[in-house]
Amino acid sequence: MTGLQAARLLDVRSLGVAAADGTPLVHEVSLTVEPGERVGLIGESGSGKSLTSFAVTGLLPSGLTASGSAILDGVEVVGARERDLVPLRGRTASVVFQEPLTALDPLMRLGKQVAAPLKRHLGLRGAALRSAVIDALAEVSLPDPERIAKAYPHEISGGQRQRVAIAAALACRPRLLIADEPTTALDVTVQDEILTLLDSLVAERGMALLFVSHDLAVVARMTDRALVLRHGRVVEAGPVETLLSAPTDPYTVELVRSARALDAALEVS
Ligand SMILES: Nc1ncnc2c1ncn2[C@@H]1O[C@H](COP(=O)(O)OP(=O)(O)OP(=O)(O)O)[C@@H](O)[C@H]1O
Repeated sequence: MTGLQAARLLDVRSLGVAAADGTPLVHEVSLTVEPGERVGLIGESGSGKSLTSFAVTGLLPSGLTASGSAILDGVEVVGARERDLVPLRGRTASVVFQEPLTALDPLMRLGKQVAAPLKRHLGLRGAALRSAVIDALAEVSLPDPERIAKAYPHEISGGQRQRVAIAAALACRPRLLIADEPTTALDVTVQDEILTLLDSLVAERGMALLFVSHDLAVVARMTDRALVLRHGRVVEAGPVETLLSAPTDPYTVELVRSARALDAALEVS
């Protein structure tokens, strides 16, 4: 392995994902994320964004198979045994999903859910665990963390639930955050607050970010470099500024055109 590869937090080469019947869903995706770097994955619904982000953390739904290579902090994820991936999740890389209820157990108090990774990875117990949970909830700017810790998911708002899911994902200070459409299920004002929160947490902690979204404006706000996926393939990649100012692939051209049209419509209204 060269020095450059060793320094990479995530190094994905020719990643493929196939359905149970062999139908290819993701083809030949290659991407890298360096420590502290922010990379976007953009594409329309069904383009393979989620499957790519699941495959690089070994979280593909059962029945789907990955091929190629995805090296996360030096560990080959494709073909890895589950027990070799458990220590990486939450510590090296954490995922925040579109719908916080996917990540949260509806029947468990929120404090317990934030506590789980702190117990598992950092071995915290008792008073140290309780104060780490409250700190984790306070860091995502939740009002009254003591109350939230005792509440169940249905007792707080959707935006607050996403903050708790972010708190749980970041509790063990992972080096890479994978955010898969983290604000798509939220209304626009809450969406903006969550993006601001993610932006500042990523900056403060010097975390790397792989940000997955169908929304070009959001990807442009959150990342410096992006890959455009279509039908499971990368059709274009580069600095976000270049994608916006001089897109070359017809699909990217269309994405930029519709994002600008929306912008213009908003300015008029
Ligand atoms: N478990 C599965 N079995 C078979 N096909 C699947 C499975 N999960 C996803 N797919 C298919 O794989 C393709 C890529 O799906 P993926 O969820 O990665 O898209 P996406 O870009 O994340 O879309 P969205 O933004 O709607 O989540 C789609 O055509 C989808 O129908």
